[in-house]
Amino acid sequence: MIIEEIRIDRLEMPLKHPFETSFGKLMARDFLIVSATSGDITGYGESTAFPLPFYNEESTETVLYILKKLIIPQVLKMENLEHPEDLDPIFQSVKGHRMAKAALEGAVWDLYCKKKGISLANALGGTKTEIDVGVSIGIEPTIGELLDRVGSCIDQGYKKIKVKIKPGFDVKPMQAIRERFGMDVPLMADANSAYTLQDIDLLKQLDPLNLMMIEQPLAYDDIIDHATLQKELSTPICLDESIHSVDDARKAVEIGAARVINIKVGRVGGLTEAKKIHDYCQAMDIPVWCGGMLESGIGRAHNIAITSLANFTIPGDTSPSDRYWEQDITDPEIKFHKPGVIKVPEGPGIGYGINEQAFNDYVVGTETFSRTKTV
Ligand SMILES: O=C(O)CCC(=O)C1=CC=C[C@@H](O)[C@@H]1C(=O)O
Ligand SMILES: [Mg+2]
Repeated sequence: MIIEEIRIDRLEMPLKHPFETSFGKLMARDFLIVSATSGDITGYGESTAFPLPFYNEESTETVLYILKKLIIPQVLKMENLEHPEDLDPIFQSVKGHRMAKAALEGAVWDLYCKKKGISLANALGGTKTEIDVGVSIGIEPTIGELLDRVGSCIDQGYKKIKVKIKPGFDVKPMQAIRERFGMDVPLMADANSAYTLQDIDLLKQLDPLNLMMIEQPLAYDDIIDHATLQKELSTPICLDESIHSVDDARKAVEIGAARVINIKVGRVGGLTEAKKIHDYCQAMDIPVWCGGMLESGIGRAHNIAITSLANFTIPGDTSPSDRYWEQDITDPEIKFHKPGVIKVPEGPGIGYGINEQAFNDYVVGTETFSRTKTV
């Protein structure tokens, strides 16, 4: 196929409930949707970068820059694109900037699948027809408010409860959840890199709480210290920020830095690399799950598709639309089909249409690039 046009829309979607992590508080999502058109078919991808580089090095502006200056001009020169993997030489020509690559790659995967009339889940080798869903709860102002949210999420049927922690809001809130809801609730903590090896004694206090895992306790770019920490903890360590590729996953597993891996499609540069990490972990008996970046329905649909692969055995942060938005941009919105479970769509591509009206309401800027001209 030949891609004739690529469009970047910048959207601002207010979150229903502010989301606080150890690196800051988000009131709205400011992000990019990339669409790629060939003939009368359009595929959609989403950039998961945040407006500022607080989670990783990328930001909405760096994604825009890399797409506009380096990636889109090369893609629009391609004579033929048989498969999304054909983008690899272009991606190899740019170091890093994985969220930029993933946004474009996601649009091309969707377009490719729609042209073939197959679902994205199928194209990736997914075998599940439905996926179990977890929830990620931000840092709440008080332990009481946190307990209320955890209770409501348990009532809604979420299959995993993830709670953000930071220094000063860690052992006590996690203990309080166990005291209120018991030891059997599938519970984990995510630290978003807020600790160092100086905190080993504090982190050890989480061990008696029977957590499924602790996610990214140490630096966003570290693997080595996590291996040191894992030797001291009985709670499994899950890596998020530190894993950018299948090679990173291999190194982390080889040195014992992670017993679980959170795969985020954007962070690892797209669905192709996400699948490689899944396949490697499956061979090594390391369970994986799909992380979220507060995506709109479009990014969420990509996450659902990759989660249909067999080794995504732990529920992901793939909550339905109404957890985040008054109105999502997909039609239909993403919903539970029974509590804590989302059906993997069978329609072509991502399997969700676009709610044009909602989409346009959130758009704050659009740029279009075509093979012959740049508008
Ligand atoms: O519901 C979701 O999309 C998951 C939200 C979530 O946990 C995260 C979103 C964005 C950045 C991080 O704080 C984070 C994570 O680290 O997993
Ligand atoms: Mg995380």
